[in-house]
Amino acid sequence: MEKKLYEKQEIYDPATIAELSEHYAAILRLLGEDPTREGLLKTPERVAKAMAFMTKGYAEDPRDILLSAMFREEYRQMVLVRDIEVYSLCEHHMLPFYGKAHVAYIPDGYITGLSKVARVVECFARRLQVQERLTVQIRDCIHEALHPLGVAVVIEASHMCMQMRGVEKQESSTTTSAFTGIFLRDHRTREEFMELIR
Ligand SMILES: Nc1nc2c(ncn2[C@@H]2O[C@H](COP(=O)(O)OP(=O)(O)OP(=O)(O)O)[C@@H](O)[C@H]2O)c(=O)[nH]1
Ligand SMILES: [Zn+2]
Repeated sequence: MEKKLYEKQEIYDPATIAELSEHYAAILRLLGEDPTREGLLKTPERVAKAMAFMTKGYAEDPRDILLSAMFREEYRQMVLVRDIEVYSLCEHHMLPFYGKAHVAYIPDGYITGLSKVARVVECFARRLQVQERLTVQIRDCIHEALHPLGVAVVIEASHMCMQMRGVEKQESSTTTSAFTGIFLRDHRTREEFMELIR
């Protein structure tokens, strides 16, 4: 069966995994470990595959994801997909930040498959990111693909680089938001969205 456009790239390109594995073996040595001891024998390859998975978003085109399931529909009310789990890596430390994304749009003739909204979040999250850019990229992608009356994105996340190291604030979390169209112009629409995600 023909693979969908956005699934066309392989995550585990063998040559890339082999090269990454060599580098991770070197990193283990530099960290004072012995990469030839039994417990670590397969670790460089495991880490290489884990990193390939956690950055798989580079190989996908988020617009294709939305356009692959776009339907004409006269519904012109809010569509909200809330509590989408987000697992990303901060581009400064390559440590995880994770939390929830809430994504809403008000269609203007076209809707998309609900799972595609979550797939777009996943596609941008699975890259090296800052939370602000992740928020804006999701918003802009939906806006440009569907030309809706408005898009709203809120992300709430905890950053491991602020918890496990650095400033070590275990309870801190960060909220970012981005809006277009009617969510910017009309405070009642924005408040309805904020109320729905509370
Ligand atoms: N704005 C923003 N900052 C982030 C994000 N993820 C991590 N950071 C921050 O990136 C900054 C990098 O600052 P630097 O001073 O260059 O790095 P650092 O010395 O490791 O900083 P500390 O984390 O304060 O120890 C830190 O303040 C992090 O908290 C993010 O998604 N958005
Ligand atoms: Zn960081």
